[in-house]
Amino acid sequence: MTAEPQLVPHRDAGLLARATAARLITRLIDGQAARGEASVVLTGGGIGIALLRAVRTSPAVDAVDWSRVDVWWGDERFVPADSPDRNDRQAREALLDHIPVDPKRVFPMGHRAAQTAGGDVEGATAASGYADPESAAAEYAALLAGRAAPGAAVPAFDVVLLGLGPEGHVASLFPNSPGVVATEPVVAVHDCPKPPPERISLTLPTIQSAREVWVIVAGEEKAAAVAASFSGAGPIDVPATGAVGRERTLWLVDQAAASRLPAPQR
Ligand SMILES: O=C(O)[C@H](O)[C@@H](O)[C@H](O)[C@H](O)COP(=O)(O)O
Repeated sequence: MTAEPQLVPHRDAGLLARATAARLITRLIDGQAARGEASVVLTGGGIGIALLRAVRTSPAVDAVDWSRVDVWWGDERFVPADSPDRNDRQAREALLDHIPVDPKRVFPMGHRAAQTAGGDVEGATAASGYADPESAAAEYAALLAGRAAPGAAVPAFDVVLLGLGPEGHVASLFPNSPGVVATEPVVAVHDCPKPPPERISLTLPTIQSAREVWVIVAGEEKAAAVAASFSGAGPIDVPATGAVGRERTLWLVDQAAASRLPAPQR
């Protein structure tokens, strides 16, 4: 069972970030009340990082027991561990360095040094700890399996957060690329049209194992991709259409991003 995407418009990007921060805090509190712990998959990108900053400054930030939250990433750029381009580094600066998360429950992608200090790998890309994106993807799949329920390949995340590319990509799953049809839990991405060319990404089946998926979109430059996503396109052409949760799928958008939808939809 998957949930039909539901559009939730917001006046502007600032309000979208603040309202989504409030929603995320509530979601994590509810997950902890129901199951004793919660899990979230983070995204990079402009609005994804603005959302994390808004969580940090929210008056309700301390209502979450951050030591009982598993933190994952939807995708990562295969760049050195200290690169400012890494999604996990941006997320740490925006939020994770400022809240009492348990480092053992924070799972950066493609950054072995962050999991186990030291341990040089022969031929590894400078300081990432991995020889290639394939080995990073395989190790992330093993991490996910280790936190999954018996018999499942990946955890049932409380919420997967995703940004949207102007051509409809989510995580690092790009239109008409091998990653978008991959069935393993995590893929290595090569020749990515958005730099850098090498990345690691959760696949659509992994995203679809989440209880809730939230696609968060701000800006006029995303309006065509939002409209395409609600026009009956499929995931090969518009990967975002494959990003659906088991219980709920929300498209949290600002007015500019919704501007090319037919009037009744926005
Ligand atoms: O590594 C990345 O590039 C991101 O994970 C990517 O999937 C991003 O979320 C979208 O491209 C939206 O990014 P912007 O909000 O910056 O346009």
